[in-house]
Amino acid sequence: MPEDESPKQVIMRYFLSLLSITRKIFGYRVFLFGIAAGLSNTALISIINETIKYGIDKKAPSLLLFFGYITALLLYFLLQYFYQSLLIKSAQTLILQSRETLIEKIRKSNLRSYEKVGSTRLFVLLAHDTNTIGTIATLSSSVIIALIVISGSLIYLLSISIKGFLLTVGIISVSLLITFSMQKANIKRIKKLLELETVFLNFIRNMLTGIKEVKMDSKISEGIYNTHLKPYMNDIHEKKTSNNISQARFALLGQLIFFITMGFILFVFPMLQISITRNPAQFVIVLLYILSPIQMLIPLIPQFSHIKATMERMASIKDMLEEEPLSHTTENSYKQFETISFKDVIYTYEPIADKPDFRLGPVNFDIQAGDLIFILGENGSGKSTLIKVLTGLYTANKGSIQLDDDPISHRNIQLYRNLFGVIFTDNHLFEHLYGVDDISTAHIDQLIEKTGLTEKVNFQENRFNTIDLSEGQKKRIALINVLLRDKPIYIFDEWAANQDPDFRDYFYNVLIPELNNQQKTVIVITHDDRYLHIAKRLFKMEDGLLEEVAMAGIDE
Ligand SMILES: Nc1ncnc2c1ncn2[C@@H]1O[C@H](COP(=O)(O)OP(=O)(O)OP(=O)(O)O)[C@@H](O)[C@H]1O
Repeated sequence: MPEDESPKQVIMRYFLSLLSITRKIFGYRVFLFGIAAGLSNTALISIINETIKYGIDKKAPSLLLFFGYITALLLYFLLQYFYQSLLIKSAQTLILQSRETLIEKIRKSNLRSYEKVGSTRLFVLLAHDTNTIGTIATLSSSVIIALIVISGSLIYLLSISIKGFLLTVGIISVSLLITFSMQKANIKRIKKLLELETVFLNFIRNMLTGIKEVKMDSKISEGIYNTHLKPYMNDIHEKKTSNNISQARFALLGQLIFFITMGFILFVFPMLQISITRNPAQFVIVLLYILSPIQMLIPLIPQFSHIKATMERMASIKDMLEEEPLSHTTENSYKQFETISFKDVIYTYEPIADKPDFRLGPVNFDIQAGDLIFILGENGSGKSTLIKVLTGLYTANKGSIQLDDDPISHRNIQLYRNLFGVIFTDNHLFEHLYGVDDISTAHIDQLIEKTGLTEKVNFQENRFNTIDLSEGQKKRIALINVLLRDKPIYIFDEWAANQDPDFRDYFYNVLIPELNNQQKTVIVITHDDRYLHIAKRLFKMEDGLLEEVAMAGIDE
């Protein structure tokens, strides 16, 4: 926002940006309807005012005025109805579109940029802020009608009294100037408030996710409440209260200026024998008529600031999400491969405070189709990071990954990803089996039996009847899910860690070799060195460096 703008320029900029947002969202039709509805409203006030003169002269009003009144009334309500319907439809479309583009952006964003933005912020944007943006419809509707009624009434006023007209324009300008001059600070305040609410919601989410720990230990419960929830709640409460009070002040200010003016017209000017108009009663009626759109307009300005702040915030969060092409189809995906090669691949996380940053690599290795690879390594040595880089979820900062002759870049990353069936350590289980066509019930039943879940689950209507299972059982459902997708490469990140000894044996001694015999490439990350003999190749991860270990000497 330019620092050296005059108040007039600020008003113009606000007005133009409101018009431009309204036009972009609703098209020109909305202005035509708005203008027509506003003009019929102005026609009403002129007719009422003309009719009052008849009342003063104790005469019956003319038939022309009566029919004019009926026509203007009908027109006003019909146009208002169409105008409101148009805006309601457009507002809902706007909410839908904002959600669609945001969801598309999230689906297209690379994982690291998503992690940096954080899921709470995106959740708030999708669930709450899109609705705030949708309120632009009611706002524009009211602003356009208010502006037209004010302009129409001013024109009418000009025909009654030039001095009165100038006085009223003066009052309106002063009210608007004061209101607009406060908006720059208001937008800043609203943005801070929105961010504060996101931090607060993050703490709420933390508390709800960790509800077992919170309930187990009253010190944790009190700690999270006293250190974070309560201070943030109080801070938001105070800031919101003062913000809303300042908005109420705007509304009162408009009224105050008007009533002061009326006081001058009704009392001060006559006492001082200053004449503004020959007919003060008519002037006061028009002034009262202008009062209601002004009362409506002034509090709308901070609301517009709220929408503007929300839109700017949404745009800046969207900018933080780095896009990569999203493939809606797996048709062009790589179906098979011979070699995946890592050449001097380095990946670093952004430094956290004063801690030395973790660096993966440089990693140089080749994966051949049909490999059965085990990767060992201490906690924090970089195994999961390697998997995220290998599967294209994280983009290497340096070096290259090549699939046969194709270097992997953002252009083909999604197609490359489709090669992998991965179960991460923090795997998420969806209730439905998304994206698996032509599911053979017999095949699923066979997998349910293989994973020892026959007594627990059955598969119907494209979903498992329940996922309320133990952690180990959930991992088995995840295994079924990933096997159904028939991928050329499978990665299991500490999959067997929470399996009972019998099933762990079965996983390593039967399932993994079976998969590998079907020409699948299998990569297993494990801390369990009892099954290393299953591997055809063994790697060790240490401080971000990957080293192949000779298989000789590894006994059953
Ligand atoms: N989101 C993150 N932001 C910053 N640094 C991270 C992040 N995730 C991991 N790291 C860093 O990367 C290092 C390697 O983590 P990674 O999860 O790859 O280890 P790991 O070998 O899979 O460990 P574990 O056996 O405990 O699962 C960690 O020591 C940590 O310093």
